[in-house]
Amino acid sequence: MSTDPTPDFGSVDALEVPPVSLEAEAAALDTDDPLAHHRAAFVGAETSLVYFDGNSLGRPPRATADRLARFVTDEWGGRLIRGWDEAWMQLPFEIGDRIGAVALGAASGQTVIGDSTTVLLYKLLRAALDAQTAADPRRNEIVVGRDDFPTDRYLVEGIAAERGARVVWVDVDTSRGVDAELLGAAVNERTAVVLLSHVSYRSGYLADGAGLTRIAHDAGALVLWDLCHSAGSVPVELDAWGADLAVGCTYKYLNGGPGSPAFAYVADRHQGTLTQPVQGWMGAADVFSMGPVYRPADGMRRFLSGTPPVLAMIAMQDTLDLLDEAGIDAVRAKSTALTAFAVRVADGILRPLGVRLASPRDEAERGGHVTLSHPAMRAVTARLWKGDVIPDYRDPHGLRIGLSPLSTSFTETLTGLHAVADALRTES
Ligand SMILES: Cc1ncc(COP(=O)(O)O)c(C=O)c1O
Ligand SMILES: Nc1ccccc1C(=O)C[C@H](N)C(=O)O
Repeated sequence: MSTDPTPDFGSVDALEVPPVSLEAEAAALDTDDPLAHHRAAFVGAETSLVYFDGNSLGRPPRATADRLARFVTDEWGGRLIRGWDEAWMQLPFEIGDRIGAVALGAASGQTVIGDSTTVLLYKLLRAALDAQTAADPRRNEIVVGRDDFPTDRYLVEGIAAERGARVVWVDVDTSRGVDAELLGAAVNERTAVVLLSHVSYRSGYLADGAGLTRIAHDAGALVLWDLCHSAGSVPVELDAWGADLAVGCTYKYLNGGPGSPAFAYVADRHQGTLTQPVQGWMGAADVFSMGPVYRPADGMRRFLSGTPPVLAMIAMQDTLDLLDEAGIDAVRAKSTALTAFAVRVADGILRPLGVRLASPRDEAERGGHVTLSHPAMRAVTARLWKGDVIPDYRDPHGLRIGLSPLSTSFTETLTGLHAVADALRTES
């Protein structure tokens, strides 16, 4: 018996295995993908269009056309004004609880569907700042990332001006997001509230939810999480993190449709003490008593203001059904596999053309999209849209590849990235 541990593979020729093409690899990944069958549940997935923008506006589920039609004929048309008492007054809480359960790690009674993300962020940020400064007037600073989504930054500036508060801007590398070190240096005994993006809209940087919440709490601050690019794409554990407040979009990975209303989360322990500034009748303790003065309702109702946009919250229920079936951990596994494949393909065919990865390379720090940077990306995006390849563009020089786990395939991802390479060759 030979003691040589090196196995004998015979001649060198026998070692030459033909390289697996990216096409074959994408096809194999699709075949092995346990969520692949969900793609057929979305309108348009059967066409050759490549959709890289599910992180701005998700595709419509096929089931939604029926659901909307049934709502118009049976509920709106059939029940008319009776629908409010019978179902619609509770709908913001029922759908909120479903989002909490499938996507946010939130026990029931803490999540509600309300206004736009912007309006809910305003209401909760004001509520948090006011409560903190009332308890301790020295706590009048709001901490926010300088690279956060514009609405977040504009709101913070507006609220600071309105309330005489101070803004503490956290400077962030545009390829990352606010991390533990940056946040630790920004918070102190003057911090009232920290507004944080869980997944950065620009880079896709995935923040450590539990870790950053702890850092804010250790400084005595409250945390408001912007979950727009997280909900339905990466697991969120608001209760386990000990988070205070959160807001997120429903038209991205929850496929609620253009302008579908946002959700708000307020941890149980804050619901009795926080009050928000848009005091409308739908947030009052007894809505139909129409009394002389506003008294906030108990529980999540106090974070509502006006009549809930019922029609606009119907569609998202189809994706909640799909998420229930698939489970958020499987969705995250697919999302990670998609972004990892996109990064590998970009390394292979786009890096030689001068493209730089403007997202974290470590998948543990990456959410559901990948940003690819090159000076020609604005023109490249315009060219791609004309050819039915739909990513989006964000300054500086960033092509965002949004990979919606339930509706995007690996082959679609590869086709789109080949189109990016072709467009870059034409544009540069
Ligand atoms: C991180 C983030 N926050 C807030 C918003 C704004 O939400 P809306 O326009 O629905 O108010 C978006 C997207 O539009 C976003 O990506
Ligand atoms: N609501 C929109 C309306 C029109 C165009 C884009 C959006 C987006 O959602 C952009 C997204 N928030 C982003 O991360 O860039």
